[in-house]
Amino acid sequence: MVMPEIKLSDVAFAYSNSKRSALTGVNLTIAAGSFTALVGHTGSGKSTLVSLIDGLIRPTAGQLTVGTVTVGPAARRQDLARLRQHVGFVFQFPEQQLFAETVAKDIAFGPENLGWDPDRVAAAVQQAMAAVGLPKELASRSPFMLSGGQMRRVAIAGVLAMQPDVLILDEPTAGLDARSTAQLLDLIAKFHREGRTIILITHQMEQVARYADQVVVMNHGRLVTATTPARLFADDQLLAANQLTRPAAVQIAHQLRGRGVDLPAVLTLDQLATVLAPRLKGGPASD
Ligand SMILES: Nc1ncnc2c1ncn2[C@@H]1O[C@H](COP(=O)(O)OP(=O)(O)OP(=O)(O)O)[C@@H](O)[C@H]1O
Repeated sequence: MVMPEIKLSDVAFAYSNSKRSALTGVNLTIAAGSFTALVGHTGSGKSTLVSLIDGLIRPTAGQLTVGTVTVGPAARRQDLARLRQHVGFVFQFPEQQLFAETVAKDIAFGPENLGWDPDRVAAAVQQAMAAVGLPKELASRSPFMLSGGQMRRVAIAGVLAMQPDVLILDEPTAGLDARSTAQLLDLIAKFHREGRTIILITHQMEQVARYADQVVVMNHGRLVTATTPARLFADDQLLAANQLTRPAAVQIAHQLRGRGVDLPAVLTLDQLATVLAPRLKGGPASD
């Protein structure tokens, strides 16, 4: 399978009921297999941008290409549908869209709509449940009898079952407790390791530091920069202008670097503790 590159050229979008453009002049390339975090203040255009990539809306100007499919203002419905074959979109609070009487039926809905035969649908449902760590016994249960974290897994399995090359997740950990958050992030990292392109909308800078290889900053419908987390977190002006902050570990490392301590620009709290422990003890780290 050849994974698709995503390319936006001078893309603009205006909602029909609004005078202001939601997006203006967006140029962006998302490499196949990359992990891109999309950040920016409320209303900066993140959801609109991913809705375009998923073919839910068409650009009002410019062009968008996913793999071999290119769409512009004149795109037909079938062109948008072809885009969607590559892309899976996990909306915010996706569990609110669960509707079927069993977990298996809910997950099967997307593949059935793609016109797959029943055997292929059944196999895809099983595979998706395994991928998100849902035990087989839950297949015949009502999704509404599950925990919040499990319901979210069912919703994500419904998207995964369609086997998208590109997975977009809009604040997937919102409202989850610490344990479910960690489990879900591990799962997303696994999907990435398997070769999928991940686009993650997040307000959590820890997630950017830990997982992303590209971070796209949006502000008032414009793309400010597409850069690496290390460059973003090194740039005081860029952070301040876009109301972004460094995660705690990155902030501590940044301040220590300013005092001459040699530390990486992007690291997690665990990594920071590992680096600092031997220095604070005055000797090598012991287990
Ligand atoms: N359905 C809509 N109709 C009209 N305007 C909309 C619609 N959806 C979004 N907008 C407007 O488009 C702009 C971009 O909104 P968008 O939802 O893409 O931002 P966002 O960065 O995803 O915000 P958030 O972080 O709050 O989800 C905002 O000015 C918003 O008010």
